[in-house]
Amino acid sequence: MAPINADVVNGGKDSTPPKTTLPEVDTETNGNKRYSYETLVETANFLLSRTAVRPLIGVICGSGMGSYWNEGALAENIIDGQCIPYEEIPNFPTSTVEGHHGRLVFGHLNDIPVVAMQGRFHYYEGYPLWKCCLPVRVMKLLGVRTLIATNAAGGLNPNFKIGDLMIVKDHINMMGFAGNNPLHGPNDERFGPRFPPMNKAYNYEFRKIAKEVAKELNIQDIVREGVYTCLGGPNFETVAEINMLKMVGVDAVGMSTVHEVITARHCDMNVFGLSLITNECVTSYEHEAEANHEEVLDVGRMRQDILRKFVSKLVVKFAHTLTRDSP
Ligand SMILES: O=P(O)(O)O[C@@H]1C[C@H](O)[C@@H](CO)O1
Ligand SMILES: Nc1nc2[nH]cnc2c(=O)[nH]1
Repeated sequence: MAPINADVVNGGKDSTPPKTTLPEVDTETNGNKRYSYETLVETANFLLSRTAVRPLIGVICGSGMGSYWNEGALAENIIDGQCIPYEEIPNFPTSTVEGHHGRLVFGHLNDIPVVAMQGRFHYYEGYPLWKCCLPVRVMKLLGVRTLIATNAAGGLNPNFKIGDLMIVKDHINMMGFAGNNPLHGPNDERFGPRFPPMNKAYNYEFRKIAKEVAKELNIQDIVREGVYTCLGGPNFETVAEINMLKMVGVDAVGMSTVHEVITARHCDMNVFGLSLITNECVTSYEHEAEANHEEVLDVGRMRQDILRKFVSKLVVKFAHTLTRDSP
């Protein structure tokens, strides 16, 4: 077979390679190539050797939602703050998406030891789902008992407005329907059971607490509750896709979280999910607007103060719930 001529592929215009170097990502999905329990223990031990913080709560920051972990804001909120870039962490992928900083932040938030992922990994970046969720297992090995997973999402529920916060009540694992699941492949019982239940994925007590906290902060008018789904991305949805998702009961759609939550529940972590509604999903062909990532990041910036206050308070309340439940 004749070799492919790049000039022809590019329409004969320009065969110079793009200026930016794309990271080499591992698209290997073969279960046997996954990182073993022992490998992740090595990653966790590396982190424990780099910080004295022993986190109880882990936070995953959604697109554009991590700015309250930046230096200025960090200094106000976090004691003993310590940032470890993903590139320095053995076996960690790297963040390739704008609005995802690419580092772990360790510290004490109102005396509660926390670790925050300022930047997460998405399937559309080329990572298999198990690799997107690797940090969740590492958090578990660090001693994290509760995961707060936040995301930016498009709103389908007609009552939702841009800038609303949706407490995730449940999810629909669309990618799982097609057989793509972070737990696919050999199961290591040291993390969790082969067949984990998922009917209590989003902790009921935490959802109640979050609604109370919303009242305390006087933000109850923008705090909603609903069902989230994740699609593979990176494209936003067609009108027909949005209409289908509405029919099956989805309130917000994004490109993350579901697989992280499955991984967290598999290893018996408590989970709280929060979506920031960054755009209204288009349900008619007459609608002029088109979804875009800039808008998503803008809404994240617009809501950063509220997110900081809300998440900080939730961390404290959830930690106290853990203490109360401890034997
Ligand atoms: O990381 P999250 O789920 O918050 O990011 C959403 C989904 C895409 O990565 C991006 C689209 O703008 O926002
Ligand atoms: N899939 C998806 N992800 C999003 N992230 C932020 N907005 C959206 C959206 O409309 N669709």
